[in-house]
Amino acid sequence: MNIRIAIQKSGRLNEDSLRILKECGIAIDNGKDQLKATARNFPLEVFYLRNSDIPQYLVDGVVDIAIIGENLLVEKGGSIGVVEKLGFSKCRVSLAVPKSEKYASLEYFQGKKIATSYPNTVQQFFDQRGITADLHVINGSVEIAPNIGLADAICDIVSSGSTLFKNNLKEVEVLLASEAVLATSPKISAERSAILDKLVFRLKSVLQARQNRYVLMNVPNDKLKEVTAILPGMRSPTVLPLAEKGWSSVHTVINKDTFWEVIDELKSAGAEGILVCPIEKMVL
Ligand SMILES: Nc1ncnc2c1ncn2[C@@H]1O[C@H](COP(=O)(O)OP(=O)(O)OP(=O)(O)O)[C@@H](O)[C@H]1O
Ligand SMILES: O=P(O)(O)OC[C@H]1O[C@H](OP(=O)(O)OP(=O)(O)O)[C@H](O)[C@@H]1O
Ligand SMILES: [Mg+2]
Repeated sequence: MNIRIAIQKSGRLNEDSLRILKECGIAIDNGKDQLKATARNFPLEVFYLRNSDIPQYLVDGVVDIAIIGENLLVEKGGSIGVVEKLGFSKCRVSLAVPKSEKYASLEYFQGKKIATSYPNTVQQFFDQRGITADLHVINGSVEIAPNIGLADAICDIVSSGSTLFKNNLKEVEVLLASEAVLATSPKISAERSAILDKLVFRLKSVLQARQNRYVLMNVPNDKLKEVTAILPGMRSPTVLPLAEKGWSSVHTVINKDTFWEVIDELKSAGAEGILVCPIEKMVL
């Protein structure tokens, strides 16, 4: 019995999806034109599919799980579950208007024509706020619409904002934040759920590891108290004596986002020779 996972065949999610499965220790032969592959060392079958088709495959139970952008799940709605946020392909779905427009509030959109690939998301956002707009659905290059007179405004994915900038648009409302997630079919069987649990366990240890760094440093013994008070660590730091008398080696784990601030504090408190190493897996 295999669990069936859908990943994007080509596009933004493809590479990172394969990478995270690989980091979970799952070996997949992925020939370029293959539509299906079986993992060599885990009960997993990979289906390479069009991004926009994946939600329906999940709903129908043709696949058990998928790696997909949250934004697409919101748009397609329904019964698909999310078991884990994966931390990549971060973006937002936003409304944007021509740069030259004066924008004060949502009222701006009343009666306006809006081009979007996410009509349900926009419709729901407006319905909840009492705005009636005319939605025009297009599947790509949405940002060009106002420039060619197809619409007054747009709603699309924004990440760096450079596509908006190039098209003389400005972001005025954020509807939702999105990242890649591991999604589940409502029809997944108990037997396959048990395999999913094993996969999620591995994913969590990979995601934790990505978020943290293993840090080693040398500290004079009379500064140990001060230094260890700064360290967050999983429990408490490991302190080992160095061959040189009066010195210790201190080991700990630090979140990569708070890392630089902590390093500065550690240096001022007397830590020296600070080494920072990546962590491959982290099981809590
Ligand atoms: N500029 C971006 N930055 C970060 N993430 C993005 C960006 N654009 C899209 N994404 C995320 O990646 C997912 C896949 O995007 P991609 O452009 O590869 O496919 P698509 O154009 O949305 O869909 P399809 O494969 O159906 O044409 C999106 O659903 C979204 O979650
Ligand atoms: O804010 P930015 O960093 O500029 O990213 C946003 C752009 O990225 C996506 O397009 P993509 O490149 O995936 O092209 P597509 O329209 O063909 O999907 C999205 O549809 C936006 O157009
Ligand atoms: Mg795209």
